[in-house]
Amino acid sequence: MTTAEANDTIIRVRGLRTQFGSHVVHDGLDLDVRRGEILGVVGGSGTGKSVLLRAITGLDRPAAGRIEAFGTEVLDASAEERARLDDRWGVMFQDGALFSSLTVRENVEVPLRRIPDLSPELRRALAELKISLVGLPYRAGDAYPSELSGGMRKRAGLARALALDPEIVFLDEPTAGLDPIGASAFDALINTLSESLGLTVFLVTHDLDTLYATCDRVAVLAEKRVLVTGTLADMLEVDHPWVQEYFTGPRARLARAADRPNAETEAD
Ligand SMILES: Nc1ncnc2c1ncn2[C@@H]1O[C@H](COP(=O)(O)OP(=O)(O)OP(=O)(O)O)[C@@H](O)[C@H]1O
Repeated sequence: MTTAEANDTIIRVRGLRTQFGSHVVHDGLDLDVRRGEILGVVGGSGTGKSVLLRAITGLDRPAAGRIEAFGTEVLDASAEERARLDDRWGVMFQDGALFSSLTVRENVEVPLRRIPDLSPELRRALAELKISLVGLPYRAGDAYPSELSGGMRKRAGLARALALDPEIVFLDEPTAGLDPIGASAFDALINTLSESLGLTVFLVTHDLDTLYATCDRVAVLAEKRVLVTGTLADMLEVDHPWVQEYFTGPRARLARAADRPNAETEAD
């Protein structure tokens, strides 16, 4: 990534406040997402990672703050601007959030229906292309979500998120519930899509292996805001109890060693 690209902020969140009744989840939260990066969003349970994803994509309305995406103020966007934004991002929820009464191909066709004058044949062909892009077998298009494994459902959710060739995808816990082999295959898929399509990825995860395998930067949510952003190496220097425990604990050491097999011996 060149410096110019690295500075190309496509999403800018400032002073975000979200709350449910008297429960304040975010207060004064700032975050930048840069074009082409894979940004890992981490934080303890309940720190508001999913709520942040939903606020940025306009699914939840925050109490205060500004969210700018591709130069558009998300919170003030007209219906037309919102529709244009929806074409530029895709969202994959934890369980894939597929329509259970539709086949995988029909699920992927749902966002494609927004394209005017697209013939049913072309819509079907485009959906099949996305299904193969995420590494699902051709026949998976005819299957209903309940007939698929958890990993396949996640891939189907990703295919639907990619239907309109978005510039950014928001992934909520994409490897949660997958076995280690399925999870690392999903990590590889994220990397491939990022490299081959230049896709920006906003990745909510608890999975340290995924962070080390995929992320350019991480943003840590704590104390109702983004406490710190930086590379994984930067996180080792952060003097905060949760960050220290998370990034230097035994699981993090294993994930780091798996990502750079010689790192532990180099350090010795
Ligand atoms: N619709 C809602 N109504 C009321 N409270 C909510 C709602 N959605 C989220 N919350 C609360 O907001 C807080 C943040 O939730 P969120 O799901 O974003 O956390 P998270 O960081 O993604 O957690 P986890 O890592 O466990 O998935 C939690 O305390 C949750 O109970």
